[in-house]
Order: sequence, then structure tokens, then C-alpha cells
Amino acid sequence: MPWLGSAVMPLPLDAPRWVGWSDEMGQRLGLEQDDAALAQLSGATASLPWPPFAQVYSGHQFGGYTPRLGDGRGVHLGERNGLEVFLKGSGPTPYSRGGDGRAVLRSAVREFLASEALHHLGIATTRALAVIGSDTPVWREEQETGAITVRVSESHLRFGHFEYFLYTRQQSQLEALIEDTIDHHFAGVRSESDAKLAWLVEVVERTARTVADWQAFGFCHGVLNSDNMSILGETFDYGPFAFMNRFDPGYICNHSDHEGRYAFDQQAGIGLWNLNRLAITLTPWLDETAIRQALACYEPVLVERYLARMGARLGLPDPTAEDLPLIAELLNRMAEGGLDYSNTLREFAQLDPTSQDTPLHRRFAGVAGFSDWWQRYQQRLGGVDGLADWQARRSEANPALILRTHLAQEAIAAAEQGDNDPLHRLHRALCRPYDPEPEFDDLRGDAPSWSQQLTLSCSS
Ligand SMILES: Nc1ncnc2c1ncn2[C@@H]1O[C@H](COP(=O)(O)OP(=O)(O)OP(=O)(O)O)[C@@H](O)[C@H]1O
Ligand SMILES: [Mg+2]
Repeated sequence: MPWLGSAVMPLPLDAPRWVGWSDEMGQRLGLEQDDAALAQLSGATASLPWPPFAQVYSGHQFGGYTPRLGDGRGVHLGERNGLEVFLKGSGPTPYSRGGDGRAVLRSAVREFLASEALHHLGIATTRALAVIGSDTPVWREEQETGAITVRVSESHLRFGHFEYFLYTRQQSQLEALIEDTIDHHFAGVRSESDAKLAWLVEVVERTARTVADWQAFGFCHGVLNSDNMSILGETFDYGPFAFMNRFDPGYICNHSDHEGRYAFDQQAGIGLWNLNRLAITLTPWLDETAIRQALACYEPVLVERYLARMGARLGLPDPTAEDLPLIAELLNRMAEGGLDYSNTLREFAQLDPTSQDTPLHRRFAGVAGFSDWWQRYQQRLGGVDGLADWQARRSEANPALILRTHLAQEAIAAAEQGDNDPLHRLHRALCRPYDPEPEFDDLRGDAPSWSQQLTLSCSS
């Protein structure tokens, strides 16, 4: 929908070069990792098959409304094979608000790796085709180099796009945007008696499922402003995100989030808060009862999805809400013992639930209350038929590898020195997160103590 914004040409990067590339996305887009694509995606050539444009949107940032945001450091290159291609970090646009329009290599690599990591874990996310590095100097806390993440999604529409048209009182444009969104991305709701209501319900449900997945995998987004909420329910905008190491429910990954608004245990509530912001944009067409009814779908869908994920991780057959206290109690014990979230759950892939002495017991050694929990867990399971099968299913539900902050950081440090091999290797490993291939064993340990000093902020 180019009418949402303005035509903008990417500003060329100095000495652009490939840093990362996804073969899968290349194939889906019908693009080769060659010089022609590099020139087109880095702004080096103006002869693009797609006219580039930046879109306007607004949004609620940290609870307050910002009336005019927009693609301040990126442009859309239109659609290929049903997918939108977006250059993040391609220079200033009319929405840059004094910013330089750039992204640094560090943040471009993090977005690339995270999109791949979440996708291969089975979490809805925007995808990434490539990272392009350069010699262009970019100032953040210190001098870094500019880079572009080539982001790909069926749609880059955010809740903030809809908010923009509501609050600028452009109701006919807002309706056109909603109808267009339904036609292009939610065709299944078109036949419903009230398509707008059915659409809202669908967005509510998709968002609930994605947020539930974040909670189940220990993923903290960090900047859940409504302009970073995808209308497709995809994880969108990788800034100061982090996968948790030690389980800490109140974990805040964004160093600039002083109030903890986007702390790990706030994400479920914030998802609904953002959906309220979206739902308000439908008030010209839907009454309060209908809106409440749509928003009421959020919690049951989120709980159902979370139970499905955690049930699979722990091996609970047919999990119901009655299992939530059992799951919560395990998490409490984990927090108490300062245990690594992912690696502790990965123990279930080798667990013998009939034993009283397992690697899980050794992890929880000295943590009060674990034996009681184990007893309750064993009672709940009531035995296992076919241990090897049971373990294989746990192995498919508990990743052997997640994108820990320090792993990304090590790959970034090498890429900053011109060595992209660690990044390519990490990328390959993240594409098979459930496979315990020995080749990648060095990437699997709990986080080293030095990684606790790594801080993440919006400076990207
Ligand atoms: N370096 C920059 N130059 C210009 N605008 C910027 C810059 N960094 C962020 N912005 C703008 O500030 C707003 C909020 O930034 P935020 O970090 O949420 O988004 P982003 O990471 O730039 O992009 P996206 O949401 O597309 O992933 C956006 O409108 C964004 O375009
Ligand atoms: Mg953003």
C-alpha cells in the first residue's frame, strides 16, 4: 500500500558487502546472492525493479502516544512472490525525526539471527534475507559501521499504522486500510457476517499465540510499543531483545526500560494492552460489546497455547489449566536456584521420569522444594509408555540451542573484524535448534559469567 507513505531512495552504503544470507529466503524471493542483488539492496544502484517508499505510522511508545513515527530508517521495496522486502538501515526518510536513518552492524546481525532463530523454533516472526555490511561510519555510543538488514514479511503493517489514521481523523483512509488488510492478508474472514470483527478476533488470537510462545521459550522482546506490533501477529522489530539465561520472571532485557514496563512477566499483559490500542481504531464500526468480546479471546488463546508448549516441553499429556500450578512451581524452583531456563528444560529430552536420580535432579540439587515438585510431577504423568519415544518428543519441544546474547555478541565481534565465519556457523546451528549435533556442542552451555555484563538498549 504505497499510499501510506512517500517515495524515498536508499542512501548508498560505502563498500557494501554480504555479511549474512538466508538461502531459504533467497529461494522464496527468487534472488541470488550476487553483485546485482547487492547493488540493489544496498542502494548502490538506482535502477530498482521496485520503486522504494517509506511508510507513515504512529504508535504508543512506553505507554504514551507519539502522533507521528514512520519508517525513519528503512524503505519498502514492494512485493516479490507475495512477500514484502524491507531495507532496515537504508538512510534517512521524511520520518527520521533527526535520526541518521542508519542501523549499525551489531543490530543488523542481531535482527538477522533472531528472525532465523525464532522461525526455526516455531515462533511467528518476520524473516530476514540478508545482512549487508559496509564502511559507512555511524555514531552511537562510539563509532560503528552502518549495515542493512533485508527484512521480509507478508506484511509490515503495525498496529501503529491503524492508530495513525484514527488519530489524524482520516476515517475513510482507515477503513480502506482495514479492508485492504483483510483482502490481502485475512481473506478467510471476508465471508463472516461482520468481517471487521472477525478480523479483530483473528489478530487478537494470533498475537496471543505469539506472546504465549515468547513466554514458553524465555524470549523477551524489550520494546513492545504498538508500532512494533505486527498485524500478522509476528515477532517484529528486534532491538534489545534477549532469550533469558537464568530464569528470572521479572527479567528486563532493555537497559533503557527503567520501569520494567516490558519485563518478561509483563509481556502477556502488554500484548493485550496493545490490542486495546488497535481495537480502539475500530470504534467507528464496532460497538463496545463487540470489541470487548473480541479482546476477551486473548487470555484463553494465550493460556491454551502456553499450555500446549509447556505441556510438550514437560511431557504432560493433554495439559489443562489445572497444570498451570505445576508448571509455575517448576519455574519458581528454577528462579530460586538461579537455573538456566532453556538448558534446564532441555534435560527433559534425556529424562527418565520414573527415576529418582536424573540430570534434572543434579541441576536442582540444593534447591528447596524440588523433591516435592518431582513427586507431584511423577503423579501427574502416571508413568510413561515407551521411554525412547517420550524422550524423542521432548527433544522436539525443548531446543538444544537458543540465541543467547553472548553467542550473538561473539559472532558480531568477529564480523566487526571482517570475519563472518562465526556468524555463518551460528546461523547454521540456529536453523536446527532441536538437533543435538555434536558439531555445535560448544554453543550450548549455560551463559558464561562475563555475559552478564552485556547490556542492551534501543541504541541500534
Ligand atoms: N537511526 C535512526 N534514524 C532515523 N529514525 C530512526 C532511527 N532509529 C529509529 N528510528 C525511528 O524511531 C522509531 C522507533 O524506532 P524502533 O527502534 O521502534 O524501530 P526500528 O527498529 O527503527 O524499526 P522497525 O520497527 O521497522 O523494526 C521508528 O519510527 C524508527 O524508524
Ligand atoms: Mg520499531
